[in-house]
Amino acid sequence: MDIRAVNDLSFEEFVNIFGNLVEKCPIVAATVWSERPFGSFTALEKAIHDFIDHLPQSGKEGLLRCHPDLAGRDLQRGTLTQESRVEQVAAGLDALGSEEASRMERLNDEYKQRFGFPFVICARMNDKATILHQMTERCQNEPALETLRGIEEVKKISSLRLHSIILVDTPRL
Ligand SMILES: NC(=O)N[C@H]1NC(=O)NC1=O
Repeated sequence: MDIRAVNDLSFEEFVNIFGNLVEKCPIVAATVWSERPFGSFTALEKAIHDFIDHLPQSGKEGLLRCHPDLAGRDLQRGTLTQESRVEQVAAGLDALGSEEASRMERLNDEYKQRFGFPFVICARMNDKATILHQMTERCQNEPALETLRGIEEVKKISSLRLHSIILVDTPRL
């Protein structure tokens, strides 16, 4: 797929293809579509990041709350989105030992209790050891800083998802 093909997409097609760049937040793609034509994929990526950065605090927290727990119930029940499942499996979160699993569950709960939104990290840029380490460290942060940390991770996740879509020769186009 090239950027010209992207610029030719209807609203429905665009949201269909890019609607989960930010987990369960198709509003991001729905908003960014209006900014066509994009000069490059970098410009599309920037439009997505700018939309996220300009959200008010409540919107940033809302985005974070749309993310599933890492190694949580959705992974166990098979109810993750396809994107999230691939990312969590890539980080080895489907193969935790029982001690690791209970540690992650405890840290997920502790984090949510402290900040009011789930711990978010770009799983494809980490593995289970670095995720557990980051969870422990970031639990110590101030809430305002932690919203920003989480949002930086959301942007990394969206960029990797965008690059995966670009690399795949989408048969719909
Ligand atoms: N909670 C959380 O970080 N979730 C995610 N991270 C990631 O890379 N994919 C996700 O669904």
